[in-house]
Amino acid sequence: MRPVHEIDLMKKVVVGRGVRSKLPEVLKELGNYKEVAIVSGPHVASTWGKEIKEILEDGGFDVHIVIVRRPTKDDAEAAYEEVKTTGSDVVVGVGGGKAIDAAKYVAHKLNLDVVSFPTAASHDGIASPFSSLRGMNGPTSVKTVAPIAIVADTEVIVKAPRELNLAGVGDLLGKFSAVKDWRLAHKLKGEYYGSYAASLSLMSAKHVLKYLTALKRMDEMGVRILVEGLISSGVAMCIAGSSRPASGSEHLFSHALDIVANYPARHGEQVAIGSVMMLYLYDSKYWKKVRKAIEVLGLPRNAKELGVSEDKIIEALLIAHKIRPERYTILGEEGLTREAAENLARRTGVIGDEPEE
Ligand SMILES: NC(=O)C1=CN([C@@H]2O[C@H](COP(=O)(O)OP(=O)(O)OC[C@H]3O[C@@H](n4cnc5c(N)ncnc54)[C@H](O)[C@@H]3O)[C@@H](O)[C@H]2O)C=CC1
Ligand SMILES: O=C(CO)COP(=O)(O)O
Ligand SMILES: [Zn+2]
Repeated sequence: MRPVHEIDLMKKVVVGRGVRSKLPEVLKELGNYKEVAIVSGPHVASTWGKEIKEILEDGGFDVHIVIVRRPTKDDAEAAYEEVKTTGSDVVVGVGGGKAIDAAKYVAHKLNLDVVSFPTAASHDGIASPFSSLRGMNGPTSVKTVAPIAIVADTEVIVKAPRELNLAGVGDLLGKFSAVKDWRLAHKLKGEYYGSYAASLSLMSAKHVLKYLTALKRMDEMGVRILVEGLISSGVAMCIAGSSRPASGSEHLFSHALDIVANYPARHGEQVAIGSVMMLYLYDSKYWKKVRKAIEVLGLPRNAKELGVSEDKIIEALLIAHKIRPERYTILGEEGLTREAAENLARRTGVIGDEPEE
């Protein structure tokens, strides 16, 4: 039990076709805002960003578009300086993970509210109080601020590259192992464990298995199911006050791969493969279910499809336990031996030809 536990949650979630038109109404309901800073990447800023600007201007707001090019602390700092000069009183992140992470960072530094307007559903950062910016905390996320609202327009997200949205599904599949790790750390190390947050996170992963066909189609219905899962996982992180319910050893593997192979694939693609391996270590029936889901969805299944050498997979498995030593996982304090790492990757089909049946 924690003696005091504070939870910051979003106040409003609007999901559906065409809900971008509701942005002015949502902002008016949430605060007495006048000047809006849209934080966005260069590509999205010139498409959806422009349209959102017009919608907000028609709604009576003054709007400034601030561009973030790279997901780095330096670029987020530059965005912060720029937003500061505009005198904006609310920030709207419009884009993929990079834009929303930077928007949350800027809002946190300026003590402003931030609204998340994802144009792609590539991971659960769209709804969480954490930002993952290079040059800040190694490859892991840091606490910034929970979005006050999420406005997810399925008509917009469905047009994002399919691989981006599928990566979001991969991120959700990671919750099977993340929650197991959290429970293990509770039992072995007495770490705080919130069963409600854990259940919510786990539910988002189970949701994926239940709605695999719609997610594979990734039509508007699929996007809606995905967004709801990502929000559920984001809320789990808000409730836990950390990314613990959503990030375990599978995320450590993904972070490690980013270090050894310089961000070779999408976050959720790496996480899903990590989850297959970690669930195998747990001897859980879910390792095969997650592997099957990956195959059905068309997510990368192995080193080759991730675009990394087999050596990098082993290297990542060998250093994963060192990335966040304060968070105990199935990888233990000492990590895996090289032999164990090779066996694990081979038996799950991440390296070599055939996985174990
Ligand atoms: N805060 C968190 O908890 C987490 C944050 N991250 C961070 O998120 C970032 C990755 O996010 P992603 O969304 O994968 O990448 P991203 O934000 O870089 O976007 C990828 C590309 O998709 C394009 N795009 C986005 N929406 C589009 C649309 N509707 N139509 C056409 N193109 C569109 C963007 O222009 C961009 O070029 C990384 O910086 C990573 O570190 C990753 C995991 C968790
Ligand atoms: O990606 C995340 C949750 O899905 C955040 O995890 P980290 O805190 O490990 O960066
Ligand atoms: Zn993740």
